[in-house]
Amino acid sequence: MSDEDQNKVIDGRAVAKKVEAEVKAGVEELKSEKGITPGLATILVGDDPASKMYVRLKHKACDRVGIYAEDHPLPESTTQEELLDLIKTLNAREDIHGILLQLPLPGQLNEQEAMNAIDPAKDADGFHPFNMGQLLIGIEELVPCTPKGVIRALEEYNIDIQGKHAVIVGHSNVVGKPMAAMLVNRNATVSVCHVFTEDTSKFTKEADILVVATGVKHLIKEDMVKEGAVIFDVGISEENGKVYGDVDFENVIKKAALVTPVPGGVGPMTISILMQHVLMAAQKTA
Ligand SMILES: Nc1nc(=O)c2c([nH]1)NC[C@@H]1CN(c3ccc(C(=O)N[C@@H](CCC(=O)O)C(=O)O)cc3)C=[N+]21
Repeated sequence: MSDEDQNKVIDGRAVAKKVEAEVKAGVEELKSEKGITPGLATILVGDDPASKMYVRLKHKACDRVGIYAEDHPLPESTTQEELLDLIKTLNAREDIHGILLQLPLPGQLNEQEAMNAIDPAKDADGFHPFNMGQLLIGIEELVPCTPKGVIRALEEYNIDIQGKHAVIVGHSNVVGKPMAAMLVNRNATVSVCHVFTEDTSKFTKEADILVVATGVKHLIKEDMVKEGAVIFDVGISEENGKVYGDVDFENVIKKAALVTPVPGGVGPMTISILMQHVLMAAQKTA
């Protein structure tokens, strides 16, 4: 990569570091002034290696910022009732302010029903329908962490959102839809593309801000982006032990103003926002 292109890399680890420093200060203040240590409980059902790694990354982040963390590993064969029982127990715990149910869940379990059972005030992921509804009407408290991290990065890099054409590729509940809501809340003109979009490149070529979350390796090529676009690559796919994003980074960066790498982009930002949410949830109980 040329030196000039190097300056276009959005440093997700640096953004995360800044967020974590703020959280750490907030945690210390809450401890000293109210005697409250924020606590996160993670639930991991089964032993998918990727999920295990993500949960481990979250626990490490808790350690860095001074949040108490405990993991609740459940066997692959867990029933819905057992999962709901654990969630109820954690909802009632005063020392647990955030609950994270690692997704995806094994097939026999109902994800939506499980997420609905989490106390919305402890919903560190922001996936509960109450929090999703709040987001849609412009009240952003506990909101999905990945899109919130994208918003934070736009702020850190002083990128205006209002009036810009933001294009999102992918319409998932965890990224695409909440990302659209956050950008609309900030007065962007938003297009959401997905597998049924007839000509996705027609939209991506017009994007001032492009967020891609499909899990399709190198879906976005240089000829699909606008000169000077700001691009967030939310995709992760693995091939022969190497991780790839949804953006053909090496080539796309030549045209972009800014682009996130994979790894070192959106992933660390997501985790830092999760830390922020656990702190926020704990502060609300004070
Ligand atoms: N309830 C729930 N909440 C989640 O937030 C959630 C989830 N389920 N299921 C899976 C996805 C995935 N996810 C990642 C977070 C951080 C990195 C991350 O930090 N990755 C490093 C790379 C780590 C490595 O590969 O060594 C990076 O991009 O630099 C990646 C992926 C959270 N997720």
